Amino acid sequence: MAVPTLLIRQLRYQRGAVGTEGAFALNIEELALQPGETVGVVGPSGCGKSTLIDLLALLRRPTSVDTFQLLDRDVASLWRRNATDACTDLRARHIGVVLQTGGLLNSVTARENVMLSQRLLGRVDASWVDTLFDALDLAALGHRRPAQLSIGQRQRVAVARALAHRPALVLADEPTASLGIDHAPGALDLLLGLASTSGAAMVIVSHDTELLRERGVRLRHCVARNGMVELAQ
Ligand SMILES: Nc1ncnc2c1ncn2[C@@H]1O[C@H](COP(=O)(O)OP(=O)(O)OP(=O)(O)O)[C@@H](O)[C@H]1O
Repeated sequence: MAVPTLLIRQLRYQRGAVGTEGAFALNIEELALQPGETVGVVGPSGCGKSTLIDLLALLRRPTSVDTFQLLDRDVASLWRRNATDACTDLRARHIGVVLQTGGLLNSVTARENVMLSQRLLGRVDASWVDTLFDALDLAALGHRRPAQLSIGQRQRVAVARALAHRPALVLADEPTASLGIDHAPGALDLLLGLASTSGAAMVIVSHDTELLRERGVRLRHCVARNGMVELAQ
């Protein structure tokens, strides 16, 4: 069987002691993603969805974890050895993140924002950027800076940027939250289509269960249980 893009077993993340003010604990028994597969993570505000994205992006270290495999790399052992540089390198090569706020640099053009991750890896591929810009209806806007774009256009640039270095794993944190009900479905369809075209596995965090369900996305629910949050089926 093919190597999964992501395989996590028995992950626990804890902030503060359970039962005390401000404490938070997240438990993942298992999360597995094959290439090209998308999972939606849904749940109420504060349940830990952004924390989960940070854990998957290797930005946050689990408190404990049995298995954390990204492609053929043993991330659990990297964390155990405190190998944060290796985690940063894995993130740059194999992970693309679409942030709720876009997170674009305003000092450079939209196209430069998108090409940045390719340049950092020495993997410039202008024709893939053209493909992304065409698909996202951005072809005429590449020379503009983010501040000269609408919120929806900025969000589409953020999608292009996340996919520019052909990551194996795409993480999208409320990618349509700033778009409103008229534009959110179209933007989500573009993201799903592009991730599937490029063969990336994807985790989409959203509070909009229906939007994901209507598109046949497999859902995992953040559920509060015994003072902690479980990533249930
Ligand atoms: N830096 C922090 N320090 C302490 N607690 C935090 C911090 N960031 C988040 N939290 C708490 O951790 C829990 C999980 O937060 P998180 O942002 O992951 O939830 P979320 O599901 O993404 O919420 P939302 O849907 O509102 O964005 C919440 O109880 C939140 O109050």
